[in-house]
Amino acid sequence: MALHSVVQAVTDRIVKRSRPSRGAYLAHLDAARVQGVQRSTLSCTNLAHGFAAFPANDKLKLKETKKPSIAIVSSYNDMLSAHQPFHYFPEVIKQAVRDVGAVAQFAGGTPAMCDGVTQGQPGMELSLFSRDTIAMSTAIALSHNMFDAGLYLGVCDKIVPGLLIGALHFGHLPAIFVPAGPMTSGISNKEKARIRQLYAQGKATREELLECEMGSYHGAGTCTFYGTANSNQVLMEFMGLHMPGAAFITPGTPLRDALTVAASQRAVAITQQNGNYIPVGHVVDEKSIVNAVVGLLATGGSTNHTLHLVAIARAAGIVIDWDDFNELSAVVPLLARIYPNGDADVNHFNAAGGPGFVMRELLDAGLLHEDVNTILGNGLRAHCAEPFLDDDKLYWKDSPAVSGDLDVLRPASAPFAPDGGMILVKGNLGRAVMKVSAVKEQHRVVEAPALTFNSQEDFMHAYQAGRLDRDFVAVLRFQGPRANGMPELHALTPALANLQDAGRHVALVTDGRMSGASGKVPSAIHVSPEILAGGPLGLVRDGDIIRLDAGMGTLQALVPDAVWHARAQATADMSPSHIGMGRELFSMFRHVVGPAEQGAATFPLPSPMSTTVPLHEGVDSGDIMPGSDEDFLVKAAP
Ligand SMILES: O=C(O)[C@H](O)[C@@H](O)[C@H](O)[C@H](O)COP(=O)(O)O
Ligand code: SF4
Repeated sequence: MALHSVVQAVTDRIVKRSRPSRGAYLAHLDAARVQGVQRSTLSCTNLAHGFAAFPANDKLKLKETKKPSIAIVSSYNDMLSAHQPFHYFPEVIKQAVRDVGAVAQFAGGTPAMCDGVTQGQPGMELSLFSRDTIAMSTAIALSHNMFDAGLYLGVCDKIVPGLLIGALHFGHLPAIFVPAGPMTSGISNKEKARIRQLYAQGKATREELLECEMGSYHGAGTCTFYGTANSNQVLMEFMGLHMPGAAFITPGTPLRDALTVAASQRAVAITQQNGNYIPVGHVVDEKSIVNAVVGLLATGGSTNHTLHLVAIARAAGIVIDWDDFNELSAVVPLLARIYPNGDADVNHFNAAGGPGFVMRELLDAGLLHEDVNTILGNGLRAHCAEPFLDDDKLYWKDSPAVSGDLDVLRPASAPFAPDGGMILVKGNLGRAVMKVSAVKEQHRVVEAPALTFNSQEDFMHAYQAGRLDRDFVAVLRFQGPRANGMPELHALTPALANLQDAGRHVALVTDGRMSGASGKVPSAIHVSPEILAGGPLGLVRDGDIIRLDAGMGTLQALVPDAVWHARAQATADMSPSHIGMGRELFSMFRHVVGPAEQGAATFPLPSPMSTTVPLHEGVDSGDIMPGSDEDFLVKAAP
């Protein structure tokens, strides 16, 4: 099937828009490459330090500067159930790499934040910035320049994006992502949400709630809803950065370990020393980024990727924006219903056919680029496969021809919906993202009076005081990256869902974020420009009529222009969000962070050494900080 014209047109537009920065990126990539092993550029002293503590046989290989050295960058900790299994992976990897004549070195660890532990807590105001902190930690690990490829151990929300942003700044090195897999299914996500809503209504005790939560989050592995972590896994499959079908294999199983061994030995095989050199900077290109967006849309993935995918693309010199997502969403069908877009979890999704099934359906429908570089070579179709273990022999079979459960996974010929359900909404309040795949049809247009809040605590106090039993649009502002680190506001979901279930017409409009696990309440999020960048959310007053219309793609305050433009910006004291829980340490992030639509990135687009590069066509970057709102406002003007 020929490539869909919209997929082609969006790709062409991205290639054109990215040409200067992508050209600069590839030039930097080539400049970083050396003939032979990277460590050959180090002095004897550097080298001796680099393998002083290694066992003799490894040390000998490293001293000879012939065999490749593979970096292990791991985000292991005990706080994330999804990352806890990584504790034993480095030893498995080192032995697997030794078995094929090379050496693996634990190059460095990165932080990893669990958004479930910090949801609704002050720590959540560090979460988004932890992504670029992870990228910086990855760079610190790789900056030893001892390595010829990298294995990246991570799963969750900010961690895979951070690892990939870091890896792309060493784009001359091949990269393979090594997941740990989902926990086995416990109490369903739907039942968990029901008990939470009862608790919010005072109809369930704290003990009952805790028992339910522990029944849902009960063991090692990734939480089983389709949030940002599991969206990351699908994107790694669609970008060809996983061994095929590695995403959703249960931790601690023989098949899991076999896939880790296979990834480790594949990393050795694709180093330039072994003649099949596949640097990650050539795997992540405009086509693979478009494929990732298509995979996200077709599976109803997390809205957080309208930030993280933009930042990942930026790291590779590729500029994408929410118009790209919006236009692709209009033609990409929804093929999976995984909570919060349905009742199933990722284990059920994988059993029904998983990412490989979706990928094959979309390729056959002409909605994905087949001709892309992946860790297996060239061509995405090789990743439409599922792994199996026969005794200790790992092999792959093509993904199933038909879905194992049509309530969870559909063919492109009979989708759940003709579009991917993540849209751009815009108007006199700015540009925002809205995920509609989890919002019922009757809730996709809300027109109601605004109620403004400057914190999620203010909102919850109003809810608990019974002041919200009415139709309203909650305008929750001062939640942008410059304000307080753009926290997820997912903790408001039970209250908003209760009001919606009680028949109230409610919606949320915010310059903050929601969780990938958020869903049923219509929300226009990531509103850009944020209020602290002069965004129009600051002009909203209680009682203004706000209309959020998913069908028309509009987000509008129905206020006469003369009144609207005569208003002063609202102000708020942000200092409580800048003190405590380590937030003081992230002051520099709040000052340099770019706008949401440019990925809320704290790093510049690649640019040629000598000149600055327009961040958007027709906008002279001049002395503007990369990603600053001034240039963005030119883009955002309705
Ligand atoms: O973007 C995401 O997917 C969320 O950040 C997710 O990682 C987070 O853990 C949620 O808070 C989980 O949902 P609950 O908070 O409902 O358990
Ligand atoms: S999915 Fe979210 S809650 Fe679960 S381990 Fe990852 S970050 Fe924590």
